Amino acid sequence: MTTIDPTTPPADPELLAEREALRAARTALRRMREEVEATELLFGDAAQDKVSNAALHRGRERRLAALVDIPGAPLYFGRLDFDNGTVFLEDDAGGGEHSRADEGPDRVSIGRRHVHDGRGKPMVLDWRAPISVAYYQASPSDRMKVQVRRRYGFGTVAGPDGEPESVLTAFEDEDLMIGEGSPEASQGSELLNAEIERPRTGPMRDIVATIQPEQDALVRAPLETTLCVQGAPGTGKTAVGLHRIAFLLYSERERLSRSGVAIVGPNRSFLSYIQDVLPALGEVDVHQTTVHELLTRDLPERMRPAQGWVRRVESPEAARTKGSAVLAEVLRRDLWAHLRTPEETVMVRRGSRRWRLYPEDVRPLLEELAERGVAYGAGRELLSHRMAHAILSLMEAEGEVCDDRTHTQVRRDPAVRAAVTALWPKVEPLKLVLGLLTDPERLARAAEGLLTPEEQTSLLLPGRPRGPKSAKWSEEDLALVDEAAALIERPSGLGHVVLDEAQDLSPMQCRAVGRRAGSGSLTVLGDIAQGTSPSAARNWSTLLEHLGKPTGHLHVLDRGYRVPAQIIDFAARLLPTIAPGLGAPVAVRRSPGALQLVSAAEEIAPALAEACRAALKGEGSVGLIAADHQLPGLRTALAAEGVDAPLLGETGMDSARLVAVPASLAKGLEFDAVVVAEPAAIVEAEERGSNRLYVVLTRAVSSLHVVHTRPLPQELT
Ligand SMILES: Nc1ncnc2c1ncn2[C@@H]1O[C@H](COP(=O)(O)OP(=O)(O)OP(=O)(O)O)[C@@H](O)[C@H]1O
Repeated sequence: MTTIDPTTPPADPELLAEREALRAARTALRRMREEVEATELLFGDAAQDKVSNAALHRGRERRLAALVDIPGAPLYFGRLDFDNGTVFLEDDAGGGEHSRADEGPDRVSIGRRHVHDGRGKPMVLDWRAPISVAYYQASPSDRMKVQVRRRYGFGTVAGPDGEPESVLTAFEDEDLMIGEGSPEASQGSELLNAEIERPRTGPMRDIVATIQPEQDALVRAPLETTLCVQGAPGTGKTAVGLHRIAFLLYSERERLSRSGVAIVGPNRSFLSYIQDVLPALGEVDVHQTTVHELLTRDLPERMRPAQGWVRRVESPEAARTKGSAVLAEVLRRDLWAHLRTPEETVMVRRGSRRWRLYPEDVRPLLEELAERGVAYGAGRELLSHRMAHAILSLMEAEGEVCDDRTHTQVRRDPAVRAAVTALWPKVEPLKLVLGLLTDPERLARAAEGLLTPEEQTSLLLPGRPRGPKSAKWSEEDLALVDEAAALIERPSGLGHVVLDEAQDLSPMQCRAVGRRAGSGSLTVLGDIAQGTSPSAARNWSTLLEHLGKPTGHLHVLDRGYRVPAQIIDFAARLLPTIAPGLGAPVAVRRSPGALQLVSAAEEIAPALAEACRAALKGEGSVGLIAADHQLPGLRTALAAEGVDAPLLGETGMDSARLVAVPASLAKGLEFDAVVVAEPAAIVEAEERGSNRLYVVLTRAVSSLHVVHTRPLPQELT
C-alpha cells in the first residue's frame, strides 16, 4: 500500500493520477449540480400548474441536496476492475478513465453519489447500486467478475475556508484473481484496520467505505423484510441501521418518500451523536427521534403540564406492570365500556312527519359495530350512518323518495347526533388514561382477571390530579395514552422504522413503535446484554411480537469493531450474570495497554484527574463516565484538580475533548478513551446496574481507565 502525508504532494505517479481522477469526478459532479440548478421549472400557466410545479420544485431540491459534494467526505472510496463487458456496453468504448477501453477491464469507482461524465457515461457508481455489491462482497472464492479491488485512503487538511477537506493519500489493491487459499488472499486490509483504529473525535461517521460482508447483507435486505439484529457492543448495529436507511431510500425512493422513514434512538445525546451520518450519505429527509418524542408529538399542547410531559419515574415494579402488554387489553376494555345500551327512542322530524328508531332497533346496530373491531372513533361515525340508513329505510317503506342529501340531513339531525353522543361518547386519550388511573373501581373493572389488586394499586397516579395538565405523568403512562389514542383512531404508518437499542423498550412502547411502522417494515437493533430498563427484553421473539412483526428475521453480529480485545474480555466477565448464554464479541484487534485499572486510596478525585490527563494525551475524544448521582460532585472535585469536564448535553461531543457523561446517557456512544469512575456505584444505582456497567465499559475505542476506591464488582475481579 502506498500512503503519504495529506499535506505533501505525491511523488508516486499513480497516486498523482488518482488525485487527478478524483478531481475530474468532482468537477463532473459540480457540472451535474449546475445542470439541475439551471432547469427551468415553470411549465404552462404558473397559477394553473401550481401543484405540478410545486412537486417539480421539491424534486429538484432533493436532487440538488443529493448532488452536494461534501468536502470532508471523499466522493468515492474504491474502484473495481470488472471483467471486460460486465459494466459497459460496446457503445461506451472509446476512451476515458472510466469507460470501456479495448479489451481491458471495465473500471468504475464506487462512491457516495452517482457521477457521470458529460456524455452520460458513469464515472462513479453509487455504493447502493446493485453492481456495487461486488465492492463489499467479492472475495477470491467468489470474485463476482471483479479482477482487482482498489481501496483508497484519505487524510484531512484544512480547506481554503478552514473547513476540513479530504485528500486522497493512499490506495491498496486486492487481486481477486489469485484464488482462494493463497497466502496473499488471507491478508486483511490495512486501510480497513486504519479506519477501525482511527482516533474518534466528535460525532459518528459513516462507514460506507468499509462496510463488511456480514453487515452489507443486512444493509441490503429487501424493504419488505423486518430484520432483528442482536449484536454485542461495537459490532456496527447502529452503523448498519443508518446505512440500511440510505440503501432503502435509494432502492425504494418512490414508495418511501410517500410514507416516510424514521430512526428511533434512546435519547437526544445519541441522536446528536449520529446526526451527521445520513446527510453525509446524501439523505436529509429522515426523521430522527426518540420513543419519548414519538409518544408526545401528537399530544395536545394545551394539556401539557408546565414542567413537561414526564414528571415522574415509576418504581421498577410499577414500570414493569405498566409496560406489560396486558395493559393494552385493560385499556381496550375501559374504552369500550363507554358504550351505553340504547334505552330511549330517537325521533327525527321531517316536515310534518316523525320517524322513530326504538331501542331494540338501535341495539343491533351498536352491537354489530362494537364486535366488528373498528376503531372507537370511526365507530361513532359509522353509528350515525347506520342510524340514518335505518331511518331512510323507514321513510322509503312509506313511499318517500330519498337520496344522498336526505341521508346526510338525517345523519346530522340533532336527535341522531345527540343519540350518538349519548350511546357512543367522544373520548379523549389523555382523559381516558387519567380517568382510569385515578379511579380504583374503574381500574378494577377493566383489569379484572388480568392484574392482581396490588398490581392495580401500583398503576394509580399519585395525588389527585384534576386534569391532564396537573397529572404527574411517567414515561410508561405516555405509552398508555398512545395506546388509547390508537384504539380511538388508527394512526397512519411509516414505510420503514429503524429502532435502535430496542432491547430497552417495554411491550407497550414496542406496540407504539410497531404501530408507527404500520404495514411497513422495521429494522430492530439491540443487545439483550445492554438492557437496562426495568422492562428490558429477555429475548427477541417476544419483543418482535409486541412490535407486531413476529416473523422478523433474527441475525447475530459478533465481530466487534470498536472495543479492543483486552477491554471487551474484561467487560465480558459480567456476561454470565447479566445475560447468561450470550457471548462476547470477537474483537477485530488487540491493543496492549488498553485497559488500566487504578485503585485509589481514599480520595478518588486526584486519581481520576490523573486518568483524565493521561487519556487526554491521546488524540481523540475522552468520555468520563460515572453514576448519574455522582457526576456533579466528581466534576466539581475534578475542577479543583484543574480538570474541566463539561457535561454532555450542555456541550456537544465535538466542542470539548473531555466530556462528562452520566452513565444513563452512555448507551450507543463511543469515545476514543473512556475513564470510568467507581463501577460499584454504577451497579448500585439501579436494578440493572450491572448491565449499565457493561454498557459503560464498552464505549472505548483505544483505552479504558477504571478508577475506583471501593472494591470492583465481584465479576470483574
Ligand atoms: N465495517 C466497519 N468499518 C469501520 N468501522 C466500523 C465498521 N463497523 C462498525 N464500525 C465502527 O465501530 C463502531 C461501533 O459501531 P456501532 O456504534 O454501529 O456499533 P453498535 O453495535 O451499535 O454498538 P453499541 O451496541 O455499543 O451501541 C463505530 O465507530 C463504527 O463506525
